[in-house]
Amino acid sequence: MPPILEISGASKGFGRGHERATVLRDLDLTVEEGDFVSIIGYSGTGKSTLINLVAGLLKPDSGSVKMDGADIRGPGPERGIVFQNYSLLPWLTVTGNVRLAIDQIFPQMTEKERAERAAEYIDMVKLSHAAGKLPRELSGGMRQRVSVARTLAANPRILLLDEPLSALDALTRATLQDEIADIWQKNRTTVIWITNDPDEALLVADRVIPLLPGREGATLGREITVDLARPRDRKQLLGTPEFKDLKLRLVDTLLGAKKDSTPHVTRKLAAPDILPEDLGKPRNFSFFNKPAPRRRSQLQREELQVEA
Ligand SMILES: Nc1ncnc2c1ncn2[C@@H]1O[C@H](COP(=O)(O)OP(=O)(O)OP(=O)(O)O)[C@@H](O)[C@H]1O
Repeated sequence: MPPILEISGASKGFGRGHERATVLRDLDLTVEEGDFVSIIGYSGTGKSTLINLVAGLLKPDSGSVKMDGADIRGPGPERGIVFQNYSLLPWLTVTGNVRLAIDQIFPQMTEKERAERAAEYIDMVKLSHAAGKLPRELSGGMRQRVSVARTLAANPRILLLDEPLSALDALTRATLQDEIADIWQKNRTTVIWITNDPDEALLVADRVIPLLPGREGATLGREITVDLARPRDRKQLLGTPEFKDLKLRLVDTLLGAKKDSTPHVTRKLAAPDILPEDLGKPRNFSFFNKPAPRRRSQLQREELQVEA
């Protein structure tokens, strides 16, 4: 049986003509059904571009992105995305937002079944007490819970999380990381979680794959297997040698790639060969008495090293 997701030699760039820049280069990734994968990278390396390729919102320039062995040709309900910015409809309540997805995906269900399904997923993200509230009445963490409930209620086979918690404060983020990991443990939907936070990646996922910047586009680096028992207790785990070792490996890989990708240009700057006028001194306005400009080369030589 083919893997649920297979990316082979995929590259993607943007722009036209000589302004075209490759953002992602030669990506290879295999995800099996039920995997919990986290992809971690610096801001701007192309993480959202990668998610958009899997979501079917973009097509690769070369290589392939396949689900169940067939090319992904566009968006589909079997791939649900949770974005960073909640993307809820502001005029609908929590139930209304979740129902919208259920009504679209399950038109054959009875009204009662749809209501029950909405209630079940709202309960899963611990929002039953706020089911009748509008998005503007919710905190950021609660809004993101609604997004997760709405996406899961549509029964996707792959859940794509594009930096879902990065707009939230650290404590809310930690709570939601644990909650989403718990939900995954119960329903085992395949998850691809994009993040730029090493702790987050290592606490939630079983496979952490760095997206490494490079001069000719970012590419996926060597995977780190996170063999830590679940449910994971962050308070207990963060101080353990196993966790520290995993984090060191991950951070080392990311920092190493950043250093390698930074173009290091050393060039000599030719400063104008005339010293600027000293504006602190009184000026001599007589044209004939005006001293010849002093030349920098008569006084000193200097070289500037510039890193760009
Ligand atoms: N549709 C587009 N047209 C042109 N350039 C784009 C497009 N989408 C992304 N890019 C460029 O591709 C690069 C990667 O963008 P992308 O949003 O994928 O990065 P990211 O890792 O998700 O960043 P962040 O973590 O800041 O969200 C950026 O330089 C961005 O400007």
